[in-house]
Parts: sequence; C-alpha cells; structure tokens
Amino acid sequence: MTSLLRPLVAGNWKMNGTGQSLEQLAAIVAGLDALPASIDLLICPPATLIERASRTAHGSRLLIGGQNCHEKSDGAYTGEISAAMLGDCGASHVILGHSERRTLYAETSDLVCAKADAALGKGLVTIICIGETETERRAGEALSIVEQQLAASVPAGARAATVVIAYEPVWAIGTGLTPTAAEVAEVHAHIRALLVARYGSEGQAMRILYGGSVKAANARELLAIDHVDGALIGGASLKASDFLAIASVYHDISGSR
Ligand SMILES: O=C[C@H](O)COP(=O)(O)O
Repeated sequence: MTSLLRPLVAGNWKMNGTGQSLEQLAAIVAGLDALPASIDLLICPPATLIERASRTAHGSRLLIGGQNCHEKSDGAYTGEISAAMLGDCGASHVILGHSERRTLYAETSDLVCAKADAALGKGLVTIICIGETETERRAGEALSIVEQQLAASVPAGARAATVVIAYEPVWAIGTGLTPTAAEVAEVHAHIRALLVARYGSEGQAMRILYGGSVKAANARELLAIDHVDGALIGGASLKASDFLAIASVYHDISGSR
C-alpha cells in the first residue's frame, strides 16, 4: 500500500555549527515559501544553538529539534540535557537512538525507549532511529535487527502524531553509499507491517523516514519509495541550498505517490 502520509524532511547537524551557522538556518527560512506546503521541515542543530535557532525560525514553519536528551527529568547528571530543557529552548522534536549514540555512547534500545518516554512526557515529537550495520546486512540480518530495535526502542504509548521512525542503515551514514530502492522498500514495508501489528491505525499513520547519504542527486528516487515518508539528512542539511534542494523534490513526487 502506497504511503500518503505528510512527509517530514529533517536535518541533523550533529556536532557541527556555531552562531555563524544561523546564516544557513536563516537561508532555509527564506527558502520555505518555495517549498510545497504539504511537507514538514525540521532542523536539529547542536544543543548550544537551539534557542537561537528557534528565534531565527520564529514565525516560520521551520521546526527546531534536539539530537538527544536524558531519560531522567533532572538531577545530578553533569553535562546532560533533559527533555524539558529542550522544550524550554524552543525545541519541538528530538532525535533519539541515532546509531552514533548507540555505537559511540553505548546506548541500548532499552535506554532509547526510556529517553523516548521522557521526551513524550514533555510533549516532544520523538524521532527514533534504527538500522543495521554493514556486517548485519551482509549476514542477511537487516530485517531482524530492525525488528529487534523497533520492538525495544519504541514505547508502548507511541502515537502517529508524536513518534517518527527513522531507518538509517549504519553503513550508509556519511559514506555516500545508499541501499538500492528495492532494499529501502523492503525494510520500510517491514517496519510498516510491524508498526501496524503493534499500534493498528496509529502504526499505519506513523511516519518512517529514510536516512543515510541523502542528497539532492538521489532524493527523488529515495523519497518516492512506498512507506518512505521523508528523510533524516546529515551532511547535506548543513548548507541551506542542499537542504532546500532535497525538500524541493516533493514538488515532483507528492502527487504521484
Ligand atoms: O542523522 C542523519 C544521518 O546520520 C545521515 O547522515 P548523512 O546524511 O550525512 O549520511
């Protein structure tokens, strides 16, 4: 069944950007009117920029999010940021369980789920990332890994309005490599079936983003695939012109999906 959900085009700036990068954010805001009204747009800058980014985006339809939050609401957790703090700075969304967090900071799916519960409790829309490594794909385990991560990372109370899934094959992140359209279609259809089995009509309406080396040159093909309801973009979200070029492909594909 072809997905007709409202797409979300999201940028993850990772640990990139200082105050000067707000020029790129302002350029994205300036370019919004040229994009289809039927898509949502989100930039997740580093935590240090969220408040200023929120001010830059104020009055526009550009949404601002965080890249991580702590699972506890407050306390003696030096260096950490709570979901409430993200909201207080103007974030409406948060990315959780990115493979860089899972790999470099040993975040388990159980921890991701606890963070998601904390974020949802503070009213943040939560983007939960899942995806297999290259070794796992080569071993034919991509679907089972995604299934395990999805089951353990997404809270029981997930709803379509508040949870977004991002499928990011680890081997495609920052490498210039992407899965074939058939491989993306297979994984997204699998995730959709799992979401529907667990959440019923809410699972049918939950957006599933693709992430991993999305650029203007491949966006049209990737974003037109069934059950690909948008993109989570790393490197190509750092420059306004690249990000806007990716989002603009929805001029061509929204009517044909
Ligand atoms: O969160 C974004 C992903 O890690 C994708 O990054 P990338 O577009 O640089 O491959």
